Amino acid sequence: MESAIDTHLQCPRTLSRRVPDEYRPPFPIWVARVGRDVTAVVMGYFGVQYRGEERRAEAWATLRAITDGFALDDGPGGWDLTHHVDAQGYDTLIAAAYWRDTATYDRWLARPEVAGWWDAPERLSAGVGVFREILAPGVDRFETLYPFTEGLPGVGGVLDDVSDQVTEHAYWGAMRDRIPRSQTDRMSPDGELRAEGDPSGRVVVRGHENVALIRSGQDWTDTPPEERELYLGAIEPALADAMDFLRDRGQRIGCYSNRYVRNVDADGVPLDTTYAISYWRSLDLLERWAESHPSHLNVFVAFVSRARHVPSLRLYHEVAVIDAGSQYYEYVNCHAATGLLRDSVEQGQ
Ligand code: HEM
Repeated sequence: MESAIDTHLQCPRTLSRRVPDEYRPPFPIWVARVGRDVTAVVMGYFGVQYRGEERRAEAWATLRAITDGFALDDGPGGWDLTHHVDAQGYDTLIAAAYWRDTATYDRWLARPEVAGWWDAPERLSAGVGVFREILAPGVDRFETLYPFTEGLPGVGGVLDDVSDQVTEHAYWGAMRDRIPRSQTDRMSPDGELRAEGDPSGRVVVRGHENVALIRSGQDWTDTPPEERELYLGAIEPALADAMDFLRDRGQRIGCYSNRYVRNVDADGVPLDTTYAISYWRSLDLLERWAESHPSHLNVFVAFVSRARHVPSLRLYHEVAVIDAGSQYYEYVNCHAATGLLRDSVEQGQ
């Protein structure tokens, strides 16, 4: 057993953990490990937004143009495709892509094929919207959690190794305790989301200090029929309610955007994996929701009371708290409530 905080990221604490040093968790959890040469990773959500079946082919062609770009030199180390319908009824396709380090991402982004595609005037005249939400948390600013050690999804898929079993889990506050920076910093928010540009065309949103992002995933691919029935019949409905709550009423508790997405294959066929992509004003507000709001507690209880009966269900998450300068959000031709646009104020206001 070891700390979720890798040895090279440990430092003298000015803030204490929520549990005593002797604490031992009741079941095993692992975290992803990143090489000592890495200072920051990149998480990129590349989206296509469309309304109506008649736009579906154009939307998929647009998504393919984005993923073709991933195949260029310095492209992401891993990516997955998702679909969901947003609160305004727009279909959204997202390619979630991960780079192990920022230098590789920067080289990729600077390629004329990539930069030129995003900047092209055709993006503005298209029948679909596109967006990119790019976060580059330092290695001291994110954590992961997996009850398994093989085939890590999300950011874990591009990192270097898996830990031994870790101590910081199975208590409220454990997620914060796994983030190296929590040793010395509460990571409080400062500032506002600021939008610049033409609201009916291309808008860039600048993040504020310490925006929090969680990707929380569910994978029932390898569940036998009785486990699948239990997950889809008794646990997933509670999750869907929690996701609707955050999407539709999360704003007043600090949730900027919540998408409950389902993975699809390259032909758009749904896979048996889903995840939440959820942005928050702060880590505190995310923690408060997880720890005390009935919508998450219902999911939590629905799962914990049946955990023994769903051993093949794979749940995981990754949480990042990002400084203002390491976030970039751009929306082209998208509706005004897309992603972080909804809660941003116009520059100059
Ligand atoms: C089927 C879906 C879900 C289940 C069964 C579930 C269950 C759990 C469980 C058992 C924990 C404690 C893990 C540990 O420390 O060992 C946890 C923590 C947490 N969950 Fe969920 N959860 C689900 C979905 C979500 C979603 C979609 C979000 C956010 C959008 C979320 C946010 C959190 C957060 C932030 C924590 C960490 C709390 C802390 O350590 O302080 N969960 N959840």
